Amino acid sequence: MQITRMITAVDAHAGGEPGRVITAGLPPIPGASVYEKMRWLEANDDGLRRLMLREPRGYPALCCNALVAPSDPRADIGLIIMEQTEYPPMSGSNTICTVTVLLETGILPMVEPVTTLTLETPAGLIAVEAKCAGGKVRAVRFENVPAFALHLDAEIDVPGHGRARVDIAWGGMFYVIADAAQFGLAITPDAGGDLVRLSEALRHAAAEQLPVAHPDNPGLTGPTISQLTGPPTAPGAHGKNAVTVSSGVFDPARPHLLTGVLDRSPCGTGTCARMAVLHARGELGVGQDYVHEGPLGTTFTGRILRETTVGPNRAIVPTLEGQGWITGTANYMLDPSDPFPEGFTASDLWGPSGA
Ligand SMILES: O=C(O)[C@H]1NCC[C@@H]1O
Repeated sequence: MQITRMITAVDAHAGGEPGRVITAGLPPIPGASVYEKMRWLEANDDGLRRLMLREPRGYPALCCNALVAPSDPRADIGLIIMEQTEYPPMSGSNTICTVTVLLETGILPMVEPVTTLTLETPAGLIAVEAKCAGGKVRAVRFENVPAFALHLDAEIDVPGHGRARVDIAWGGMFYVIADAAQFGLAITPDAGGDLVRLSEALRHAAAEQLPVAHPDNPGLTGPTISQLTGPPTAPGAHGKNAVTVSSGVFDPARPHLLTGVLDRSPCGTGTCARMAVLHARGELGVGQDYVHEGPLGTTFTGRILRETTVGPNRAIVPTLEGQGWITGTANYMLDPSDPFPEGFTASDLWGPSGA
């Protein structure tokens, strides 16, 4: 056996969304902050993301997380999130998976009944409280970066779907959010293909017609991800959503091709963006829980901790709580003669290549 690269990872899921956590095998990554480290990785070693997420080591729904040295002395560890077409500045399901792996494998010490720790993500510092019992993480709650809405009830043209009413909001990523009912769709387990095709067309149209950037960091732009909303079906839930994570390149000339996958979880950053929209409309107040259901019927619980501002925008500081489960561990290897040193995508599962 010959090995060019060996990466040790622990796989986990949160609310169904897979998050692979790289625990060993990365060289030190330069940068004065985790944001800079993420940009360095993107510019200099994007092959790592491709190697871990694409076939034959990955699959379209997979997300991956790299643990790095933090730059901020207040942080215990740094986290760079990698998805199929981007490096999200923050991610709820990936935070829950990462904290579960950090504590259940002993990378960071678990303190029962509550472990507190701080992650440095590209979006900023994230304070975490993990409820732990019997060596297991029972719940992960984190205080997210401030969330805010930049557009409410804006109208855009979505080729193939007509005029659409959308919101654009930040919850750690920039979301285009739309009520699925206006397209005659419901968020049901068997509607996955239709939800993904619509979401990709919506995201593509919104990125062209309503481009946005974060007031504190113009390098964070969007919308890069879409969320369809609908009435809840799970007991105790206040809302339901289907987020689509892009896995390929959407081609408006071939909108029938699947170029994304449903977030299997209720989506943490999407829930925070949705709460910012509801708060801006006066429909969700400080201290109120927002139980958000995903396409599989699993839930995350959000809450508005306090109000704040981001640039000129009214914003909220949300918390998000969910649970993660470890599913396996593996050493991923790259043989120097492997014809696919960055993995590959095939159009049957991934849509057109090029992401
Ligand atoms: O929970 C979240 O925030 C995410 N899940 C996959 C896509 C987003 O990063």
